[in-house]
Amino acid sequence: MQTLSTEILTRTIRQRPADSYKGTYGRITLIGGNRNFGGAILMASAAAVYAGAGLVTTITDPSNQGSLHARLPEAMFADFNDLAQTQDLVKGTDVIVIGPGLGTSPQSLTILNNVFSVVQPEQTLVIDGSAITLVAQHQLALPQAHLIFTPHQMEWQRLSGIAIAEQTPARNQPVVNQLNATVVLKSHRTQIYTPTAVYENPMGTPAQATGGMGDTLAGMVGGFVAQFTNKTDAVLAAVYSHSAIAEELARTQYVVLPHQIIDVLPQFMKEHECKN
Ligand SMILES: NC(=O)C1=CN([C@@H]2O[C@H](COP(=O)(O)OP(=O)(O)OC[C@H]3O[C@@H](n4cnc5c(N)ncnc54)[C@H](OP(=O)(O)O)[C@@H]3O)[C@@H](O)[C@H]2O)[C@@H](O)CC1
Ligand SMILES: Nc1ncnc2c1ncn2[C@@H]1O[C@H](COP(=O)(O)OP(=O)(O)O)[C@@H](O)[C@H]1O
Ligand SMILES: [Mg+2]
Repeated sequence: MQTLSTEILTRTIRQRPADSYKGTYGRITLIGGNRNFGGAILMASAAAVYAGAGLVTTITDPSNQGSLHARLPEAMFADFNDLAQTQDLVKGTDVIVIGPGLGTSPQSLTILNNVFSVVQPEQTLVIDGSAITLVAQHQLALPQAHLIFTPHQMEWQRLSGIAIAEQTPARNQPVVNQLNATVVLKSHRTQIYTPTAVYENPMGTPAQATGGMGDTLAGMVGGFVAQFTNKTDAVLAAVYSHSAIAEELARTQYVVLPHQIIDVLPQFMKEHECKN
């Protein structure tokens, strides 16, 4: 088990080349947010925009369009009930984040299956929240892609079949290998599993224990993998940044809200970018 440090940030967050444009920093599409959980996909989308992803599209319930654009005019919108348009948008993106606030209804399952049917091997697919629960409940076949799961412990129990109390590296690793994925197993000390190594995030605070904190992380992971070349390092840097920012804010705050992490993310990334 390797313990992460600030070194992962300077290794990953590169200075932006002058000769670049929005396409250089990745196209990302986020899918989720039913009528009840609009905030989840909004936070994930905002995290991706503030992390610096070049072009962000949010595919969600139409009832969320107004609030999305009021909070985040940088994001494009599409209706997640329009399956044909969703297919076209997913085909044209580098990174897909699916699950924050998606829900687990038959409609949610249809949306998830529709996305899985068009994902391509060169794309990165971040599977979070309700999408993990749906994969587990319906034993869905996973598409060929660079897969990243971001479960909390109960979602990992559903997906892996390993009870929370038994989620040790020795038990988790074979399931990770079978999934052929990166797994960000979230807890008060988040562990990141790849097929070749396990990392522990030493940062994080109970001030983070509030709804939407994981939705925000999913968007940050998507935003980092959209921009940075080494995908594993990008995931590690996103996890570390999320908790390090929270620790900083928690020095003077009893609770840290997800949108506060999002708001300071650009400054934090500037402080830690690689200077050469
Ligand atoms: N503003 C919004 O729109 C928000 C929308 N959201 C969206 O809601 C959807 C459902 O996601 P979810 O995580 O809220 O519910 P679910 O998957 O049923 O898991 C909860 C169950 O697991 C258990 N549990 C055990 N250990 C745990 C652990 N370490 N961490 C967490 N839970 C743990 C827990 O135990 P209990 O607390 O009951 O003891 C409970 O039985 C998802 O799409 C998400 O994106 C939320 O993000 C909130 C803000
Ligand atoms: N006590 C804690 N210490 C450190 N981090 C925490 C703590 N409680 C929650 N977190 C972090 O908050 C996030 C919670 O994710 P998740 O349960 O998916 O939230 P949500 O789905 O409500 O957005 C994870 O990144 C987790 O590591
Ligand atoms: Mg979650």
